[in-house]
Amino acid sequence: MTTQMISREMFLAGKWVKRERIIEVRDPQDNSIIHTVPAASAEDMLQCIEEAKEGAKIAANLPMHKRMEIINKAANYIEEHHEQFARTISREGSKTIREATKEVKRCIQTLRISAEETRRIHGETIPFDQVPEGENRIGYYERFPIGIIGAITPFNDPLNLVAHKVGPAIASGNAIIVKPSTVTPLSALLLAEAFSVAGLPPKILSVLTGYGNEIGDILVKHPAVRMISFTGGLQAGEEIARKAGLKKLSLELGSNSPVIVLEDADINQAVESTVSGAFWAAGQNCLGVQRVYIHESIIKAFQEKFVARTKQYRIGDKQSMLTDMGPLITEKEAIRVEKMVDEAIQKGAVILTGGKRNGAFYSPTVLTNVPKDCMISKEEIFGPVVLLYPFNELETAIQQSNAVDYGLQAGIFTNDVRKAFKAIAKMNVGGIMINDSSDFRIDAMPFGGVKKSGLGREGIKFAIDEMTELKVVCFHLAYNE
Ligand SMILES: NC(=O)c1ccc[n+]([C@@H]2O[C@H](COP(=O)([O-])OP(=O)(O)OC[C@H]3O[C@@H](n4cnc5c(N)ncnc54)[C@H](O)[C@@H]3O)[C@@H](O)[C@H]2O)c1
Ligand SMILES: O=C[C@H](O)CS(=O)(=O)O
Repeated sequence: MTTQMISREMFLAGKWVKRERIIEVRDPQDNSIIHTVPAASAEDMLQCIEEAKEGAKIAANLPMHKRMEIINKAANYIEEHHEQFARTISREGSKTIREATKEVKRCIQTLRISAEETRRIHGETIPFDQVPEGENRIGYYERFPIGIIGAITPFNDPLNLVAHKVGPAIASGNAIIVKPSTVTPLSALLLAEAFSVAGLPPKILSVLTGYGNEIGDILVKHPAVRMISFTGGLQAGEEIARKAGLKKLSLELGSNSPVIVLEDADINQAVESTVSGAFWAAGQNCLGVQRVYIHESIIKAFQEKFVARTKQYRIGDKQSMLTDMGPLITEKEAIRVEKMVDEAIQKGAVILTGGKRNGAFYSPTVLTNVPKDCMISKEEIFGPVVLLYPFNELETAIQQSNAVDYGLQAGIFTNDVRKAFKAIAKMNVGGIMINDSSDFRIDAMPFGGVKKSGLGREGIKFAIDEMTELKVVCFHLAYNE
């Protein structure tokens, strides 16, 4: 153990606990050990679920104004400690300090919106006498919490994507057990600290650190856990769907996002947006721009500007404000990306820039002439690689954009409103951005995809809808005429 290494506890039903078995949390930049966290056991998860049964009752009885107050206090805590939160995100994950700082700001927004949406959790009256059988009846439907939510989260946005589950869960009166990414658990523990300081009653929130196929599995299968809110890769998502049984599922999975650039686009705007969208978080971004379809009449100009802008990217120390892109989360992931690029090159792809690996670092890479049967064309890269394709007809670009098993978000650059609406109608995705890349999101909008990009929607209000059930109430009033 290095001297600066501190062992963290995990947050089990409102208590901070240590365990003998630990997991080393490493900085991908130099593989140094930052902290250790407990490797929770099956018994820990089972105990946590038992405590959450009580927590669910406490949460459901927490008045809305109290929930709003606690969520806002947690946001205040993060605001007061934003540098610590940003440094933690940047140390344990791939993000530069600039990218991490933005994630902290988004997390604060996510929680503020969660507090605001709390007051909007209500039902509506039902006009029962719209049919003869409904005469002399009055009533409504209301929303109520489902009980215990299991949340399993990925490595790439280790704070905000946890907040996207914890905020709505507390807003809607549920208990929630978070199993954060094994490799980036520290930010989730800091979020638990924020809620603990904010006065969240014990047993409502737990953050158990450990391995997905161990404690995550128990969370997924346990009958008392009434919803699994999962964000992560397709393989794990499909496995969770198979194992979960009869419970609510929210699956935010992978993508292979396309962007179409039409002949009338503002090329400089399109280049800036797609370069940023391709290389944010070293491409480890579910909304990352992976394929760009450029009209053949402007592809030479676009390509020159795109490559020139990519070459300006400063790769290096995540903690420097000058750095544009950090490492991938592990050297193993960088090697996976390298192999996908190598396969494409062997099949005829051309590298315009990049293609170099140094440990966990992989240079921002631009490919053309990539055959459609390459892994890198069909699957999710989840790395700093982008593919450029020419096209002549918009219809063709739309068909090619849709020709993968994913459909999270897309982008199209054009000033022709009719062509924009044609793309809106025909692109099979959960979100389409006009004159932005696929990598545009505000935390209040509905978020999720079709096909193998997932099931359901997050985006606070939409997560709250999925974390609650409806109850109809009907009074039969036999009026005395
Ligand atoms: N759609 C979205 O909102 C979104 C956002 C971020 C990341 N992602 C996706 O996440 C992936 C990258 O993140 P990752 O590498 O952390 O994903 P991952 O699937 O490897 O792991 C995600 C989480 O699931 C846990 N897990 C893994 N296997 C499990 C199992 N069998 N049972 C229970 N839990 C299990 C892991 O411990 C981790 O906490 C990419 O595919 C990316 O597209 C999607
Ligand atoms: O990686 C996927 C994230 O959900 C995208 S964002 O960081 O929330 O915009």
